[in-house]
Amino acid sequence: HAVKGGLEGRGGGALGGGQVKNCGGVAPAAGGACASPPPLSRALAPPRAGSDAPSPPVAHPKFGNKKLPNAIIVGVKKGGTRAVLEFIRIHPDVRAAGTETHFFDRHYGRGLEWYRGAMPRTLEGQLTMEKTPSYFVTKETPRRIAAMSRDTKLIVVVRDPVTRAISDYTQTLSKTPDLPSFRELAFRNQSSGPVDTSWNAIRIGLYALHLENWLRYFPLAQMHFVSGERLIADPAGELARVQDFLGLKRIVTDKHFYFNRTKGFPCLKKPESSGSPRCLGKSKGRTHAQIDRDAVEQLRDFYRPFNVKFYEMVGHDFKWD
Ligand SMILES: Nc1ncnc2c1ncn2[C@@H]1O[C@H](COP(=O)(O)OS(=O)(=O)O)[C@@H](OP(=O)(O)O)[C@H]1O
Repeated sequence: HAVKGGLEGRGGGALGGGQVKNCGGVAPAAGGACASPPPLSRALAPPRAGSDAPSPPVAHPKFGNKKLPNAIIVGVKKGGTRAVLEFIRIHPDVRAAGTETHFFDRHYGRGLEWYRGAMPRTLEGQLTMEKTPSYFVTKETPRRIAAMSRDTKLIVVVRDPVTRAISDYTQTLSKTPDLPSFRELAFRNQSSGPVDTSWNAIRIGLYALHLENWLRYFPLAQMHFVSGERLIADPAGELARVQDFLGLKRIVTDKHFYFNRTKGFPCLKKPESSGSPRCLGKSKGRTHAQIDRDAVEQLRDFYRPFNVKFYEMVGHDFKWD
């Protein structure tokens, strides 16, 4: 997932407006008053919205400690993982790594200290988070996360697997214009045969199969499933559930969102302190490639039993039919 403009690709900085709950690792002065730390709002100010230029490096105040994540958004690719991370990190008790670390799938050999180094500094009581959407479908990841900590909370943003596959294809097409057609990739035997489950865009949507692997290492209660569809229709509602799951006070609410009619998606309102309203980058909420109705119907039929199994496993009907 290339780092793009908009809200993506920021350093580990939380959004402005967070409350400093203690002296930020700085010893309180006599009488218990905190020595004044560098102004957080300035040090952690987000880049200006709409700018595609890479954010200038943010000089992080050297207080707080880097910790391994308490919670990880593990998937799914194109589910809405960036939106969940950007929305939850408004919470003053959450700090998140801005870029996908790919530690558990690509860089595991670098060791846990490398991983810790990729995390933002946190103050006492703040949660550390990251998101790497490929984790959900990587066989080794659940075992590796469990080896780090069995207490890690796991968030999975799921979306109708047919729409997800088309979104995934649209992304690849944007980088590889001479890509074969969706139909050619999705079906075997010159497009007339069965669904080709070896194509990643198809395989990722077999949520029930991937989940089985996670349940060998984590109880279901430690996993939270966000509906990618509800996330667009009612971001505050989905974020309320995410905050409950993380044991956080419900601070991110409908007051933080507005529907941007130009983008056609919810965006973040201007924070009280400073800045401008912010939408996700251009690669989020793209117009999808046109796929013929037959192919879509065939895929719907193909995924139906896997979806039903997934609903049973998680105890929630995502209504993808
Ligand atoms: N508020 C808001 N703004 C923009 N986009 C939003 C939002 N909420 C959810 N989404 C959906 O997020 C989809 C991209 O998912 P991911 O961030 O998981 O993609 S990635 O795997 O990191 O590439 C992206 O997929 P596409 O619509 O196919 O581009 C969006 O549908």
